[in-house]
Formats: sequence, structure tokens, C-alpha cells
Amino acid sequence: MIDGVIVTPLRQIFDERGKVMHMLREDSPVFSRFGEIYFSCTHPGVVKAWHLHKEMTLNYAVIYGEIKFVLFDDRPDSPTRGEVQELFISPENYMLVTVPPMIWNGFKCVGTVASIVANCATLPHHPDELVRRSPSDTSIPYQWALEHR
Ligand SMILES: Cc1cn([C@H]2C[C@H](O)[C@@H](COP(=O)(O)OP(=O)(O)O[C@H]3O[C@H](C)C(=O)[C@H](O)[C@H]3O)O2)c(=O)[nH]c1=O
Repeated sequence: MIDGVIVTPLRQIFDERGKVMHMLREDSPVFSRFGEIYFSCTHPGVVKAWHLHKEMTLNYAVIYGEIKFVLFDDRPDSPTRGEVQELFISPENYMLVTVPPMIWNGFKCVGTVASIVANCATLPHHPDELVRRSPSDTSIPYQWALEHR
């Protein structure tokens, strides 16, 4: 587990009408502040990577479909520098993933349906706060392609 990344199992409350999916409350230990909530919708097989937020903490929950969420720690002073972490997140494995700033991250929509990632971020989106690299950037030791074995 990359230092500072927090995984919080989330509750879903089912009844005969449907369900309620928890995400984030102000009394949660991982809540710091509210900036913006947005929903990133992704077609099956698409990779959205790499992103690094310089100041924003992410709070991800996948409310529909499934993603493979990948994190890479390149922070010079981190005890987990060089580590890659993979998480499979979906309503079937429902969790909140809190990612502090300065960690490379990205995700792939896996499975056969689109995915919806909700991000309850600590800051409003600002293009200058985000650094982008190509999914095939070789400075990050990770291959997105499906490996058949
Ligand atoms: C998030 C956002 C984006 N945009 C614009 C910027 C681009 O022209 C377009 C697509 O944005 P982006 O390429 O950043 O979308 P994703 O790759 O889905 O990534 C976004 O959703 C994932 C989950 C992240 O965590 C990213 O931080 C967030 O940027 O929407 C806005 O105008 N306002 C916004 O709040």
C-alpha cells in the first residue's frame, strides 16, 4: 500500500426499491475539505492516465461498472517511493480510495460496461494543478495492456 493512500470500505443499503450507496461525510476520518464533486464516465477498455495532482486530494468511489485503478509513488521523500499499487473498484467491491497529492494515478475501465468514477475532490478542478503523462510513458513502470496467461 502506497504511503498516505487510504482505502475505506463503503456501505450500500439495499431494499426492494434499489439501494443507497454511501460515499463521503464530513464526520469521516478521511474528510478534509470540499472542493468539487464530478463523475468521470469511461467507455469499456479505455485508459485514462496518467494524472498527477499537485495539490488536490482525490476521493474516488466507483458507482457503476468496474475500474482498475493504478497508483505510482514517485515522491522523493516517500517510504514507498517506486511502488505501484493496483485496486479493482466497483459496486461489487465498493470502497472510497483517498489519494493524497503528488501520486501518479490513472485507471482503465475493465469489463463490458462503461464505468462511472465519482471524485469528491478537496479542490475545484483547475487545469494548471494537474500534470498529465501518456499511458505509455516509460518513466512509470506499468503496462496497461491486458496480459493473457
Ligand atoms: C474534471 C473536470 C474536467 N473538466 C474538463 C477538462 C477537459 O477539457 C475535460 C475532460 O477532463 P479530463 O481529461 O481531466 O477528464 P478525466 O480524464 O475523466 O479526468 C477527470 O476525472 C478523473 C476521475 C480525475 O480524477 C481527474 O482529476 C479529472 O481530471 O473536462 C472541467 O472543465 N471541469 C472539471 O471539473
